Amino acid sequence: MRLLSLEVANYRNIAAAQLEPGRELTVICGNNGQGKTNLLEAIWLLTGGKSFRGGKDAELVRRGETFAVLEAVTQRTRQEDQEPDEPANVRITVGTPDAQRPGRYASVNGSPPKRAAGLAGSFPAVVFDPGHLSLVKGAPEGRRRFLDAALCQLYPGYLATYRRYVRALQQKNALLRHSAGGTERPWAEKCALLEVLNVELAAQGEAIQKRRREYLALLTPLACANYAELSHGAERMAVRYAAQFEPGGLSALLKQRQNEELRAGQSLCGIHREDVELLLDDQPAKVFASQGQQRSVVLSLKMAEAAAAARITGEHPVLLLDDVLSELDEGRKQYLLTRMKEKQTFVTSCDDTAFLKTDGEVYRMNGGVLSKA
Ligand SMILES: Nc1ncnc2c1ncn2[C@@H]1O[C@H](COP(=O)(O)OP(=O)(O)OP(=O)(O)O)[C@@H](O)[C@H]1O
Repeated sequence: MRLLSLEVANYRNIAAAQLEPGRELTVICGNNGQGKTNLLEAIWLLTGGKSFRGGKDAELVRRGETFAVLEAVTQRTRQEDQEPDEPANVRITVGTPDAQRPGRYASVNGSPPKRAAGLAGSFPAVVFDPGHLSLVKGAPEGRRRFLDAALCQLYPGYLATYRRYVRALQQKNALLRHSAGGTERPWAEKCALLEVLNVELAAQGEAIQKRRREYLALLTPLACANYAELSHGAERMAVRYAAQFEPGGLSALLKQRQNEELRAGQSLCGIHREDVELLLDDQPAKVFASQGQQRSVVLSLKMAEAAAAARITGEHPVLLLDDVLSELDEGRKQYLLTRMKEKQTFVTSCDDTAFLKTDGEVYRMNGGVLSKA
């Protein structure tokens, strides 16, 4: 996947900017609060109209303006050994352009605008932003989201399976909440309903876990190898799937814990209770890793996410790395700089010294104004 050019108008603090990215590395340097992340966020919008910072429409449009426009030329190379597709012209609007309902719309090669969410899958990309450091420190939910989001991008049916699971889980929790109060439904009726919901949870939960296991089997060695190279062997990273059941075992587990769940008034087991443990030298990274080590773990996972996507789909995603070099020692910085030259990568940094000798395209962002460095 490649971004060939991007024009941005009225996006956050960027009134107008033009970017001609390098084949491999494009660096956006500048002081804090100048608009570097805003530009990466604009590129990420090509993946389906969403912000990786969760910004609402009004936040994405430059203050005082009614809408923002992004005009991009993108080009897919679906298999490494094949010719690339014809370049595509993608236009995204956010806000309320004339004669259009408010929202995020995309048009490809001049087609009538459709919801930008429809772009999903057409611009494979992986983003690292400092918020992702919570992958190490944060709750299991964030790590499950990392897995599930990657799987949604890779397998079109995964989202539907996941939604079916969540719907059944919500119904089950509502039933269990009432059953703990013990009032309105006869006991036998509640148990019968619970069994029906458990059948659905077991079917969807097994399918979800199967995908998660397969994905982790691919991702883990890639991430651990990345970490070994990034840290020059200083520590050993490991990834362990804290599964709740062995394949085929969810139905039995749900039956076994049914009475406990009825007493607790909530669901106690299933794929929504699983975790992905991240270890450094056999210790939980969450507790023992330094800031730089945590960053290294997340970066290793993110680079592995891109490589895993390339293995599964044949197409290498674009890498968007926000403020990636801070807190890393010189050896780790140098390794990352080498990796960044492998595929199309966009990186932001407050410190341009690391990039002075790079053969990539270097831009400077100052008060929302982008210029060639
Ligand atoms: N809708 C908007 N209209 C105008 N300015 C905005 C809007 N949204 C955000 N900004 C401004 O954008 C700036 C932040 O830009 P950004 O997050 O890209 O900074 P950055 O260059 O990545 O900084 P850092 O190095 O600190 O991460 C802030 O000054 C903020 O006020």
